[in-house]
Amino acid sequence: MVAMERLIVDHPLAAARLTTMRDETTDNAGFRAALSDLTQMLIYEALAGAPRADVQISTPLVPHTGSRLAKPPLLVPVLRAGLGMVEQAHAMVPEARVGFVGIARDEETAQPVPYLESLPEDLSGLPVFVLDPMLATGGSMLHTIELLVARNATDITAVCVVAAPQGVELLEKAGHPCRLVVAAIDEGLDDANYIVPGLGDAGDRQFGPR
Ligand SMILES: O=P(O)(O)OC[C@H]1O[C@H](OP(=O)(O)OP(=O)(O)O)[C@H](O)[C@@H]1O
Ligand SMILES: O=c1cc[nH]c(=O)[nH]1
Ligand SMILES: [Mg+2]
Repeated sequence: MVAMERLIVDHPLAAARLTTMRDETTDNAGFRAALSDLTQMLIYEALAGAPRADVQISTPLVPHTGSRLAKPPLLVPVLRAGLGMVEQAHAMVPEARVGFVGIARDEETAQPVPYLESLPEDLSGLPVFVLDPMLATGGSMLHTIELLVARNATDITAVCVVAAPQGVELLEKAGHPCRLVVAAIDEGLDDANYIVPGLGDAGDRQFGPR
């Protein structure tokens, strides 16, 4: 098994926003604000090594060769919880295209139940950033990655806030062309497959219970 590339964004500002998100006294608005701020940091780090293309411009003084992203990623929020990441990610990469996947975990079995898929047909040559704050059992992320691979994606980044070791291992074993950018890898899962210490249900904490 080849180890999946993983980048843990352990910056003091990221840790502070993550703590706000973990805190049970943070209300929905505070949770959304902290998620938005943290998304900015995760996307910034996720694009640190991205290829650049030259752009010829003129400053007010002289001609100048500047740069832009050579391949802006397709952003794919996983509804609902990933919706809280897409606006900030799009602000960071305004030229990005956006696709959508909707998945709700079955509360009893923790199996992913997909209900929406709106993606470009062919993802050949296009980097894809999947946005979902939570990687728990990994079932929802693996389902999303399989949708992308079926459309010829070969460069996938899972951008998450908190991951459980079980979810990381599931992605690793699946062996798809995927890397993980995450603010923290937590201790594990409880009996209901919630991440511990985690932050609860990231969808409910933004939008209220389903
Ligand atoms: O790794 P897994 O075990 O699959 O769990 C992670 C999934 O659970 C959450 O979504 P949820 O199903 O609660 O839907 P929601 O975003 O609508 O609340 C989360 O946003 C992930 O998509
Ligand atoms: O801890 C968890 C696990 C799955 N989904 C969440 O929103 N939180
Ligand atoms: Mg939820």
